[in-house]
Amino acid sequence: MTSLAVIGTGRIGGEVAFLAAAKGLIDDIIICDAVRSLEHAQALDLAHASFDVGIETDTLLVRDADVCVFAAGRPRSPETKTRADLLNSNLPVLDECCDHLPSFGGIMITVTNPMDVNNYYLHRCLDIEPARCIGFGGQLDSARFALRLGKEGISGAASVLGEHGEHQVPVFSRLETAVPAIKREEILADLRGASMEVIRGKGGTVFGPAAHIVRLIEAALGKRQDEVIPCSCIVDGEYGLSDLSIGLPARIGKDGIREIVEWDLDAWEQEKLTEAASFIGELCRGLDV
Ligand SMILES: NC(=O)C1=CN([C@@H]2O[C@H](COP(=O)(O)OP(=O)(O)OC[C@H]3O[C@@H](n4cnc5c(N)ncnc54)[C@H](O)[C@@H]3O)[C@@H](O)[C@H]2O)C=CC1
Ligand SMILES: O=C([O-])CC(=O)C(=O)O
Repeated sequence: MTSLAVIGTGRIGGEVAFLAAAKGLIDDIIICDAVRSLEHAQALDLAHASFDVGIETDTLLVRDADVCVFAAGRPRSPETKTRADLLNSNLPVLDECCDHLPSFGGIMITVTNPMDVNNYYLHRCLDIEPARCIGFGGQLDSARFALRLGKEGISGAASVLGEHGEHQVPVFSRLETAVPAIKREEILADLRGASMEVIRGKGGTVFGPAAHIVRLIEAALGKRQDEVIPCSCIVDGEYGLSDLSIGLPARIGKDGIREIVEWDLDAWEQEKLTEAASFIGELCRGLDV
């Protein structure tokens, strides 16, 4: 029996629950939201879809789930400049949820922004080992990077590391075409604004994140053959970094992060990764954990 918990069943959490159930990935789903009327409505709506899945809303069941997607908290509005600006409003949400999550034994996928810092916070507060704390965002940034590269006629493996935010690090050195620094900066500026275009138009990003989160769930359930996926990992010396969570290429399997893969980054990428680590590291050091 495989179970998925989704904490925060608003736009993202609701869509993830729907997609995971529709794809038949799990036997049971536990959905929890602070707004009980929304939680009830999501559970009922999902039940009306007649998928072959058990639907629960009991928070106590979360700790036994194989995978938990954490998507509770405030999203950005068009007025919120960066994801990091959400930290002070979302930390109390994490605190409240942590109170209900003692001895969680599965794999945590952090979605709530600012995702990297929140992933680190959940790891520390819930005492979950690093391999079982995966921050989601790198796949989405990489998909946006691939789309942007397509406009330039550039193909190849598009990956984004670093912060899921202003300090994201698109990896150009693994592409088939060399991209000069001036063009890299132009593309990076576009990537920083990519989600805001959706937020302005429809209130929040949904399809993109939900589709990639479900792929990450599949990987964490051991259904994707230890694929290397860009995601936020709690580092312990990898890439010369420690005591923070940051986007890196990681081999994901049934136990979570099996290996953080060390890529040879070029000087431009290394400098951006150092900047990202310094930004996230400062926020992590400021946490009261
Ligand atoms: N990492 C990523 O790539 C992405 C991250 N996000 C982030 O995901 C988060 C959720 O975004 P949306 O679903 O659009 O927001 P939303 O507002 O639609 O849903 C958030 C839900 O969290 C619930 N919630 C608040 N406090 C709670 C608590 N203490 N316990 C349980 N539930 C609680 C709310 O009632 C609401 O239903 C935001 O922080 C957003 O920035 C969104 C898209 C992509
Ligand atoms: O930009 C936001 O606030 C939501 C998000 O993280 C994304 O879609 O990448």
